[in-house]
Amino acid sequence: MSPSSPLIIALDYPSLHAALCMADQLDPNRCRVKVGKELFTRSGPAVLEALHGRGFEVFLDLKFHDIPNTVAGAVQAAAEQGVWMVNLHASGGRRMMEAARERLERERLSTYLIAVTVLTSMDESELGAIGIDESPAAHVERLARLTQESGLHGVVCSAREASRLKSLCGDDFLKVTPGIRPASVAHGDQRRVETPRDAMASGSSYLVVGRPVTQAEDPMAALAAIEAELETR
Ligand SMILES: O=c1ccn([C@@H]2O[C@H](COP(=O)(O)O)[C@@H](O)[C@H]2O)c(=O)[nH]1
Repeated sequence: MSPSSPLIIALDYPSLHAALCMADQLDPNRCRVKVGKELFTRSGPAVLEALHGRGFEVFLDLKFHDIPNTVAGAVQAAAEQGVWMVNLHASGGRRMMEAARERLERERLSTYLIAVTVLTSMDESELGAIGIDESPAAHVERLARLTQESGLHGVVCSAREASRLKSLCGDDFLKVTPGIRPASVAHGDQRRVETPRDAMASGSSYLVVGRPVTQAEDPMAALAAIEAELETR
């Protein structure tokens, strides 16, 4: 059964062993997990098998960005391994997104396919430095529209943009939001952050939480505090 919780815990660990030690403390009925570039590059598909075997729904966060044919093949490979969600970069463009979506349809694969808009670690000045002369909010909006027109299920954005995207793209269009920081937790490299409560109030569909739990002195206590914050919404 799918968990009703919006929490997705980012298993950003340098080994399969470390990731599974964390996963073994989590309850697959109470959260989903995310496998990113570091863990997948080290452990490969074995980590997906191990997490699926433990009953978790897995978001494979590899943020594909390549020519349409290559991305379509990568998305198919991910979906055939049974992941719940997979993503690519919206900046790869409409043809790339459509090719990936069409491949999943052709193969009758029901994995959620979403697109990263503007990384939550980026602010306006960093966008400007790569030649994008609009605010993160405006650029997220532009890429979310393109993603929706390409037929994907939703986007990765910051919770700061979720409310606007909710009115622009509707409730069913997924807003998956990393950059979640409880009030007392360091922001680190993240720039566009929100607290768990504010992120949900803004219309996020799912909250991606990594270091506030995984790097906490007591990860299970940190997770319980986030769950409690969400319950008192
Ligand atoms: O825009 C994005 C896209 C993906 N991420 C990923 O989410 C987690 C966040 O981890 P924290 O430790 O809670 O900062 C991490 O795996 C990123 O690769 C993101 O942060 N922003």
